[in-house]
Amino acid sequence: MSTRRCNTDNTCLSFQMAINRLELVKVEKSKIDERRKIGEQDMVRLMREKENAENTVTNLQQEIQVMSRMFEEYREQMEEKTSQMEEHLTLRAKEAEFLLTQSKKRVEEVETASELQSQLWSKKANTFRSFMDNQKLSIKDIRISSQSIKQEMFALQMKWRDEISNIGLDLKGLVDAAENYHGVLAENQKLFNEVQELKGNIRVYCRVRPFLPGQDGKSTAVDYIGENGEILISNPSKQGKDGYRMFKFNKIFNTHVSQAEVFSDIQPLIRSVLDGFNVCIFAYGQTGSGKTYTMSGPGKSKEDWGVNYRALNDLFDISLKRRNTFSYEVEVQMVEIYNEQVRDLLSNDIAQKRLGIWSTSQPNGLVVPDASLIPVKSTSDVLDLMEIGQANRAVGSTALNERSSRSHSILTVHVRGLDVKNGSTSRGCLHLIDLAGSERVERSEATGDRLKEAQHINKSLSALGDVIFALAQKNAHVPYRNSKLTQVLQSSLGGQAKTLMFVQINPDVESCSETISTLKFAERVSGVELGAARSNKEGKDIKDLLEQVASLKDTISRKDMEIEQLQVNKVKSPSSLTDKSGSSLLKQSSTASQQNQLISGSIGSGETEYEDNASDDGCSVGETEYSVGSASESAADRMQKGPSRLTRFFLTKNGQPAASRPKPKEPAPKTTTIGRRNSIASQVPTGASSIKPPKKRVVQ
Ligand SMILES: Nc1ncnc2c1ncn2[C@@H]1O[C@H](COP(=O)(O)OP(=O)(O)OP(=O)(O)O)[C@@H](O)[C@H]1O
Repeated sequence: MSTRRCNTDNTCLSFQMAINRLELVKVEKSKIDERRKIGEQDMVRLMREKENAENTVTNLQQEIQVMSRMFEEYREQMEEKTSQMEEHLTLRAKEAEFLLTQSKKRVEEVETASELQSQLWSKKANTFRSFMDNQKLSIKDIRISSQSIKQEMFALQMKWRDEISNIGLDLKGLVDAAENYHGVLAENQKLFNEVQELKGNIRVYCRVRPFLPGQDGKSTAVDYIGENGEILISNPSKQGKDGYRMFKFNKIFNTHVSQAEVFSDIQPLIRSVLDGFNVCIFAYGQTGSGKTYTMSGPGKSKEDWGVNYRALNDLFDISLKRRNTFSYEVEVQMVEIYNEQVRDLLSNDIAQKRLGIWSTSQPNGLVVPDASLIPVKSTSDVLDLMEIGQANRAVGSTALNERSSRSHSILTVHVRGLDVKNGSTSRGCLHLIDLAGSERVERSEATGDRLKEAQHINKSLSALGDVIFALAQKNAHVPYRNSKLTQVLQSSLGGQAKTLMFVQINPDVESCSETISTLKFAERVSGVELGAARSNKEGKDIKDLLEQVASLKDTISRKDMEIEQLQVNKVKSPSSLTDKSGSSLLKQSSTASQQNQLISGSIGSGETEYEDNASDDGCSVGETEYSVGSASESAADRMQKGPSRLTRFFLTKNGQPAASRPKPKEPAPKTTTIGRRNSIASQVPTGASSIKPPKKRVVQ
């Protein structure tokens, strides 16, 4: 049993050991399985990697193939290029060789040429050397001859110096003579002016209008203007000597002369108005020749001002400077003569009556006493008044001028001066006249009203010519009465006034014949001697004496009036209506009146006559307060209506107007003038702008 037990134990142990070994094998087997699995996985992975590696190898092989192909191509190209380069280089080498040969040849040539050149230069140097030797010899000769010339020149210089000093002496003599000549000439001119002043010659200044814009192509008739007032006019329609005409006046203003320069030449004349002289300046010339330009100016700016504005401005300036010694009163009248009627340009009464003219001026210097007399205190007053006057002027257009003045305009400036220290007085009067154009009727192409105007203008200008002619001839009778213009100008042309005429000319050769006739007229005017101008100055004593004389004459006139009144009364009584012979007592009355006139006529030769403003159709009677009465009027009526010849005598004596007039004979128009004047004048002092221009009158 124990052995069996022991065997069983051994078997059990070996079984146990086999189980253990089995267990171990199992573990080993699982481990081997695991390892096998891992090996399989590795196998799969390796297989993949192998595949990848094979792919990479294949790719690489392909790339190697491509690269080797490219390399092959590149190598072939390079080989080709190399062969080309070789060819090119061979060519270049050949060229270089050729050039080298060429340049070698050239060098040889240059060497030959330079050799020739140097030979030439050496030849030239030899020639130049020989030339220089020759020159040196010539210079030597020249030096010798210049020395002799110098000596000759010196001798000549000495001779010339003597001669020049002789000429200098002669020249000095000539210069002295010339200086003396100028002095003598100036002296002559001065003496001539003095003689003219004494003779009272009418001064004539000629002004040439420039061509207007748009007239550039025109040719001028003015050939030459001298320094001493000569002007040469050429007339192309005439041949030779007849084609030229020379005129001489006191002064010629060429086209470029300014308004200020023109005025500066007449300034002294205008200033003499303040010293009691009467001055008359008128502009004459064909239509469009610049009369209005000279007298009034083309515009309102100060540079444009014509003689009118400048004259008044100057008068105010001087009166201001003299205010400590003199007191001046300035009054202005402006009238026009249109179709032989005198019109007041400063009146605001459009339907104004015709104005009368005193053939010699009244004591207060008024030629047209009815015209408005406006006191002015400053240039601006004047500017406004003239604007009114210009606006009232009759203008129209003609073929020769777009805005032609159809009337003669007369601006009169009255200046009364009082010497505040000694009481003496002066009275000066300045007439500034812009005449209407002196055109030929056919050239102005005038018809209808314009023709009538032109005829009146020409008639009055020819009357002016007749007066001038009579004065120049010193005729006993001067036909002043033939026109209103000559009546107004009578005291300036025939009195003791200083008179100046601007003769205006148009340079256009087409106006040549008008220019020549204008200048001929002016030539006659310059020959007129008026006698020395006299100043209207009165000392205080003379003034008092004149007043006494005036009052005595007034008494006489009153007595005469009484006598005449008595005679009238006699005539009125029925018993004495007719005398035995049956002649009218009215006739007696008029005879008495004539006697009075004879008395008065014998007392004073310088009596003043009053001209009515009758037109040729005789419609003036009673139109002005001064009209000479008609034959049917009684002497008494005439006495009451206006001054008789006797009363008028009191107004002047020997051409010298009395300073004061008897009260009852104070001319009625003066009152009317003042009345009318007030209507405008009352507005003047407050400011020129307050003057209202009356309605403009333009002649159609
Ligand atoms: N010196 C001048 N310088 C420049 N222009 C001038 C001059 N003189 C005249 N004129 C011009 O010539 C033209 C005619 O001048 P203006 O009207 O003064 O002539 P007029 O002689 O007064 O003519 P009318 O007799 O028809 O009135 C105007 O246009 C004016 O401006």
